[in-house]
Formats: sequence, C-alpha cells, structure tokens
Amino acid sequence: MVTLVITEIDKSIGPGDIVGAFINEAGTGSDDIGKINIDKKRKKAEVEVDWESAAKIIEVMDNNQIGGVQVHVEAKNPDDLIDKDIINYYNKFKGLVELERKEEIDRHKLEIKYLSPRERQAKGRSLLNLHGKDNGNTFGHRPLVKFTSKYKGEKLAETQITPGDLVMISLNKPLHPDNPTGTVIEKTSYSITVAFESYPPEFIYNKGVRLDLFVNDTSFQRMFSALEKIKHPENEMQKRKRDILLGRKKAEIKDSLDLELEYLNESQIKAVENALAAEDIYLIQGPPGTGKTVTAVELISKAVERGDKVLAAADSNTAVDNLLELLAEKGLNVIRIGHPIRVNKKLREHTLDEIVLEHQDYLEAEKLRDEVSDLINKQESYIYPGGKYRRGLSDQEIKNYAEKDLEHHVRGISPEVIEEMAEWLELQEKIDKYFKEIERLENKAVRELLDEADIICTTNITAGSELLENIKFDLSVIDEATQATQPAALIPYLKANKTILIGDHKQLPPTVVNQEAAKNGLSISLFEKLIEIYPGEMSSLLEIQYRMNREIMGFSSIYFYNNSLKAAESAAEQKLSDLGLKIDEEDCFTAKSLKSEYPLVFLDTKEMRANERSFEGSNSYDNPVESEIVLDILDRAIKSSLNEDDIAVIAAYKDQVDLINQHNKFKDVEIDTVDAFQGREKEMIIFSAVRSNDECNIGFLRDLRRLNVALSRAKRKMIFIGDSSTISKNDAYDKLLKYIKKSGLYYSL
Ligand SMILES: Nc1ncnc2c1ncn2[C@@H]1O[C@H](COP(=O)(O)OP(=O)(O)OP(=O)(O)O)[C@@H](O)[C@H]1O
Repeated sequence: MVTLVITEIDKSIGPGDIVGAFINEAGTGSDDIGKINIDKKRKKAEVEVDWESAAKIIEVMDNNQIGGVQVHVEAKNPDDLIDKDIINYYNKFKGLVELERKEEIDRHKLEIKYLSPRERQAKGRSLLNLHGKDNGNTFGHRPLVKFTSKYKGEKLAETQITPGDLVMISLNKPLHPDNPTGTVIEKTSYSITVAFESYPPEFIYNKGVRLDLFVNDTSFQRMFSALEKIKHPENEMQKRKRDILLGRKKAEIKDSLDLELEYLNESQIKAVENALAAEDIYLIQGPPGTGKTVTAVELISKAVERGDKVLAAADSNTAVDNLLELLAEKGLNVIRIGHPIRVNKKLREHTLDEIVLEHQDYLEAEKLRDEVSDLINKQESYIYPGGKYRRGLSDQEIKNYAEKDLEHHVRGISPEVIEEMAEWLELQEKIDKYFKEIERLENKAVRELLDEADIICTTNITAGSELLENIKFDLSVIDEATQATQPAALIPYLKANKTILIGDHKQLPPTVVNQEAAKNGLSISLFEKLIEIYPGEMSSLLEIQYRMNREIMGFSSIYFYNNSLKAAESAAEQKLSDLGLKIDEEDCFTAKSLKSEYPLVFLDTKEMRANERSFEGSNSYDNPVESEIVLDILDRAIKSSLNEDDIAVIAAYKDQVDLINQHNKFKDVEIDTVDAFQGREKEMIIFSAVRSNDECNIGFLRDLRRLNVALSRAKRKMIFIGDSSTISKNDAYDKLLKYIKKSGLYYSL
C-alpha cells in the first residue's frame, strides 16, 4: 500500500471530497480507492491506496498538485514507493509494445486476406485440413484442444508456429471476427495442442478446420513481463538496475584494472578493462568493423576467468551464433539456448537440446520412456473406463468391485468389463508415476547443465525463457544492443547484476514495424538511452576499424565519430587491384570508377535528368537512369574478373532494388536496401541514392544513420551514385560530396 499525503487542506473539504477529487482527476473509475484520515489540527490528511490506484493518480499529478491540492507520496515500505518516472516509463513502453503487437496481428490478417490458403500454408503460417479433439484442461482450467490432420496418421505440414504463439481457428471463413484464438502449448510432427481462454465453438471439432498464426506472442509477453519488473522489481538487483535505467542512481567504475589481452588493440583493451571494473553497467560503442564481437568475446572470457556466470545475448539469432562460435572456439564452457532449428547447423552441438541427450539422467529418462510406451500399449488392450462403460462408477468404486471378484453385474456392467476397467486404471496410475519420474529426471538434467555452464547464449527474447527463471547471472552482455528495442533488451538487462551493452547508436536503430510506435520512442534502444544519461565516463569507443580502406572510412569517421577512427594497417591501403582485377583503359565513366586508385567514387547524375519515379499508392521510389548506371558498372566489374559475391548493390528504396533486380543477370550479386546490409561487408559496394527531384526532398535518407551504414560496408571500393542537386541541400550530403571531391573521384555524368 502507498500513502498519499495532502498537506494543505482547504476548510471546505471533507474526507470524501478529497478522495473524490483524486478520482475525478485520475479517472480511476472507482469511488473506493482508500479511506482518508485527517489529523486533528487539519494540517495533514492521508489516504492509503493500493499500488494501481496510486499509479493512476500520480500519472495525472502536475507539479505535485492534483486539482489544486498539494500532494506527496509516501510508502511505509520504501519498495512500494513509486513515482511518475516509473509509471511513465512503464505506461509508455507497454503502450508502444501493444501497438507493435497489434500491427503484427493486422499484417497477418492482411496476408490471410490476400494469399490463398495453400500459399499461406507454404509460408508456414497456416495449417489446413485439421481435426480438433477435446484434450481436457490445463492446470489453470483452460480448455485444451488437440489438432491433427483430418487424414489419419498424416504428418502436419512444416510450420513456423511454435508453443507460445497465438493462433486463430476457422472453418471456411478465416477472417470472421468470431473465430476463436488460443495459445499453442505443445507441437509435435503430428499434432498441435491449443489452450483456449473459454470453451471454443463447436465447429472446431469438425474435420477440415484451419489454424493460422496470429501473432508470435511469446516475444511480446516476455517484453511485457520485463516491463512489469520495472514497476515491481523482484529483488534489490532489479531495483538498482531500474534506478540506473531511469538515471537516478549514478553508474560508477570502482576499481581500475590492468589486463593482459594479447589479441586486442588499445581501445579494445581499455573498453574491456573499464567494462569489467564498472559496477552496474558499461557501454562499448563500436563503429563499423571495429571488432565489437571480438571484444565482447574477450570480455566474456575474462569475466569467466574471475568466476562470473555470464548471459551472452543479442537481438538476432545470427548475432548470437557469431558470439557462440567465437566463445566455443576459445574452448569456453558455453551452452546455447533456443530452438535448434534457428541455430546455425554447425553450432547445434552447443545447444542445450543436443547436449542434454548425453546427460546420464536424460538417458535414464529415455529408458523409462521405452518402458512406459510398453505400458501404454498394454493399456490399449483393456477397456477404457469411459462414461458408456462405467455408468457413473467412480475410479475407486471400479477398483473396489474388481477386488471383490464379482459374480454378477453391477449397474448393468459385467464383472469382466469391471475387471478390465480396473486393470486400465491400475496401469494409468503406473503410467502417471513414470511420466512424473521422466519429467523429474529431464528437469534435473537440464538444471544441472545450466547450473554448470559458465556462459549461456540466447537471444534477448529467449533470455526470458522459463528455463532461466531461477538462474543468477553476475554479468549479462548484450551484443548488437543498438538494434534491440528497450523492452527486448530489458529482458537480459534485468537478469544480471551487471550489464555491458555493445553497439553503435550511429548506425541503424531497432526495426519497429508500427510507425506510431517508432515515432514515439520504440526505436530508441536501451544503449542510446543509457549513453544519453551517462555520456562519457561509462562508455568507450572502439577506434580501430579492420574493414575499410582509409578513404572509404574517412567521411564516416569525421562526420559520425569525431574524427577518431583509424584504419588498421591491414585495411588502410587495400584496393581492388589486390584481388587481381584487370580494368581496361577505356575512357568511359565505368572504367574510371572501377580504377583502383580511387577507393571512393561519386557519380553525379545532376545533368542527366535522372528523375525519380513513384508508383501510385507506393511510398517507395525508383530511378531508371541510376539503375542503368548500376548495371553498367556491374557488367564491367564482372568482366574485369571480380567475383559476383564480392559485390553488393545497395539502393535507398525497395522499388529501386526491385527494378535493378529485374534487369540484373548476375545472380550472386546481392541487391538490397541499406537496412538489410547492417553488420555486413563486401569488397565493393555500389550505392544508388535514388532521390532526384526539384523539391530536393531526400525522404528517409535524412536519417543519417542510414548514410553511415551505406558508406561503411565496402572494403576496397565504394561507388556512390546520386543527383547532387537534390541530395546536397542536406548538410551531411553536401559535406560528403565535398569530401569526395577532395579525397576521391568525383565524376559528373
Ligand atoms: N584487435 C584486432 N586485431 C586484428 N583483427 C581484429 C581485431 N579486432 C577485430 N579484428 C577483426 O576485424 C573484423 C571485424 O570484427 P567484428 O566482426 O568483431 O566487427 P564488428 O564491430 O562486430 O563489425 P560490424 O560493423 O559488422 O558490426 C574481424 O575480421 C576481426 O577478426
């Protein structure tokens, strides 16, 4: 309970009035939020309210006033003390995640509408021709229905639907608003079991029902549950981490360390030393190609050396696999949690699912499984005590009658049938015991493996899995932290005493599909939020990049990183000619732009009327002239014996990607948008800026993080194609063009 204290009491108001004022302002919708106590001298009044009501009241408080009454909040137990910051944070992100969840549902609805049932099944998001069967209730008394193929013994189609997902069941009308939805609780090759909140309509027991993925709900529920912990921390650690997040506890570095780290460069070593010495959090900013993952792995390895148990997380499975690969190479004791299907094949031997197969207790459980399957077979030879046979007899009565060796019928049931039903029941008791023991052994095996592991690798979302519920971590390391939304990153953040976030807020932010949610803050990562609260002292910048030629790197370094990036010796002078490229000496722009002496090239289409186009109803653009130029360069580069898979084309807009793809004949040349290339690299990149208009509108190219990513993918050659008259109205692009004029090849077409 929380106490609201009112210190200036107007004579005219009595107890009910004040509480009433709160209610009206806060819109709690209840008259009964608490009993007011006014002291004798009428100097102070107190209302005790529950947490939720207090939250609503505090939310509408303005300058500690509500309806003109001065109020402050106290709590007998300091842990109950909540304030506006916490409530605002919680409410804001809960609302944003809700928007994102709704957007996902809407997208599924749209797909259901436009794809044929078979097409959607082929995408793994529908299962057709099912047959539902009542399967009892869950412990929480939610009705369960098990769906199998309507054709007996047939396997279900391959699907991406997994336990935890919300699914919708339909018969003929997949978008009917009354179709029931439920949560998948089990999935095998032959069946999928769904729990419903209330009894589903009869039609789901028909043959030929369809099941559709409605939302990957596990992720959203785990984010909601992390946000709950911000409101109600479960322990001192979570409370401390919350206070750090809200900027009301100072993050500090206590000791200073001096580590021997052979492989790392100076800025990487400094980052590891500071990170390990920090008390609660530390941020490592790694510009493109500066060895973020390498640094993360060294850091984790040092933490393990000093006895820490580490949770190593990242937003995508690919990033988790990158960490896992390097950690396993170092011979560290690491386990990967997550569905093996989503883990890179060559790393599956490190997944919990594979490792557990060798555990003694698990092997024991397997033996019991064989034994219990014999019992189940045997049970099938006896009469199942269903209603038709038992005629109202309880289990105990059946067993009692069977023991009596009856010679006559009971309630019209023959002694033989009673005997058989009793056998069935006796076997069922044995089977139940077996399953309990199997579950105990399997849980024990899993528990032991997780307890013994020094490092557990998961995605941010899977860090919220029940498996890790009671495991205490000293350290969580979040790689790719600038690509995770706050509610997702909070999951590993709130699981460990200390958290190190690694990322680069000057590159692209988390992907958020709902535009309103993105605009209102869901695309601001935890890394970005924390680096704003704790600028400087709690973060390090990795300064040496191992990817780009010095000239390609130059502009990003100056514009985005305060000119502090340096190119490693191995990369600084690398050129296309090192790859044995033979460019002919023709005097044309394609031949010129491929010349090795110019790692950075700008091809200006200003004089070419290379106008952008946009199709009705689309907010994407293409640019046929730029597309022609791209294809021309590709042609010559391949003729000059550059490998197709060493080249990528990045276009600023999806329609341009499609247009280039339509005419491209080199199937191993990747063509995609900037967002798809974050974290990747190629020997040569051709970039098409697309926008060319009299209004000098550059659309989302205005987000300069996109420019930074586009410019930092190429190792040896970066060719930028654009209309200078459109893009240079933006200061950053103007500076870029000036930089290229000075340091690269600027060619007007
Ligand atoms: N200290 C070092 N000495 C030599 N090579 C290094 C060092 N640190 C990193 N590298 C190399 O630099 C390359 C990039 O490293 P890594 O993949 O960790 O970078 P990143 O910062 O994660 O890149 P991205 O921009 O893709 O996020 C790798 O090939 C790695 O081996």
